Amino acid sequence: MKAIVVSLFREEQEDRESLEELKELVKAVDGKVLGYIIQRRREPDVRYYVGAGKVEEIKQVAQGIEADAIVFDAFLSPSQHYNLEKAIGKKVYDRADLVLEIFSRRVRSKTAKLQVELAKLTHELPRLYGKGKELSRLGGGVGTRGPGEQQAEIKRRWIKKRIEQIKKELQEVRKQRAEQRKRRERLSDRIIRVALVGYTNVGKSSLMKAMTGTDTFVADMPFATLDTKTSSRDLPEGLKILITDTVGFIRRLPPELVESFKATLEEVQEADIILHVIDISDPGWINKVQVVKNILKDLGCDEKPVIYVLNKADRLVASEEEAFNLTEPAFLGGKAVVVSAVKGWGIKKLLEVIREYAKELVEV
Ligand SMILES: Nc1nc2c(ncn2[C@@H]2O[C@H](COP(=O)(O)OP(=O)(O)OP(=O)(O)O)[C@@H](O)[C@H]2O)c(=O)[nH]1
Ligand SMILES: [Mg+2]
Repeated sequence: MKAIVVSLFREEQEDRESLEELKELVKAVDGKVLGYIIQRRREPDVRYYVGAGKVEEIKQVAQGIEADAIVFDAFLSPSQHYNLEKAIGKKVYDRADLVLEIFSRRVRSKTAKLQVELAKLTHELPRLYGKGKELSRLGGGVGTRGPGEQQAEIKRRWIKKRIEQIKKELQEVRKQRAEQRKRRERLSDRIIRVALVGYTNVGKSSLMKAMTGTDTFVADMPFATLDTKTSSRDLPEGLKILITDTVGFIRRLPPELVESFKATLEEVQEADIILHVIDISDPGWINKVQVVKNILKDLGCDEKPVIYVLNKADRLVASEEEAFNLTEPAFLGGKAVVVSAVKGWGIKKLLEVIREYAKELVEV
């Protein structure tokens, strides 16, 4: 994919970060970003997302530099997607397409595969409506349903059926997981469930490794982890914590993906304590914290005890002592611990804080 990236700028900083991130997403599907086009505009255009004049400019530039794809930093409505492809004459993708493509390339477990397939189909279905009509106009007569529409109808029916089938299978998985969790609960009430959540690439899996010694896949790219993984760690006084590593969050996450990842996110919903991992070496970390907080709220998890884990301190200071001297941002509204998952700094302190929380939970 040789892509031009297109973005609407409203709140400058946030949009700029989002655009940079989109470039990473293009790279993650082995694409190349040839350039980007920005339009400053308050409200997206209903038909084309950007203004009609901008569409013409995109078309010219795409032809000039021989791009074969246009990637929009947005969720396009099915009709916007359709109108843009027609007007520009090149493949058009939105943020959801990219995220879904990355997910479908990387997932391994059967459940995650089903979840991604579901998200993809849900995303594709409404786009088929516009396409069917267009194909019919080319082939069919007035007032009749043309061959294009019939074809699209067959495909739509197939997709709907498949969606139902996957939903049933996932329902089954959720039931099984719920039973597993109940069994664990019965084992002992001194087991505390901790979920690692945070923006993608902040170091959740690295932290899991540092805390439990489990070998997990760590990589400097978005969405390295796509399957949840749980490991345990014993704490003093017979306390045991179960730590679950989860899929990273991202701003403007496709809604159908949140929906289809419910089974993994249930691990977060079932957690006693949430470790919200933050990359403090990232200048844009505050916005990312807000994104994660919003998703947690959507999941109904905003009332749970949260420990903020300020990771990658080794990128800011040279030693563990200095790391502890970093002021913890009070506005986060919870306990914060500065760590470096790679250097092992602050891990003891973090476990100590978890133990304090856990003791309170067990005693109640
Ligand atoms: N310098 C430094 N790098 C770190 C630290 N923790 C993680 N990293 C690096 O950050 C990158 C992402 O780490 P992961 O542990 O895969 O992050 P993640 O949050 O699990 O990412 P996803 O699963 O993709 O959402 C890797 O290149 C890690 O080596 C840290 O404490 N210091
Ligand atoms: Mg990970």
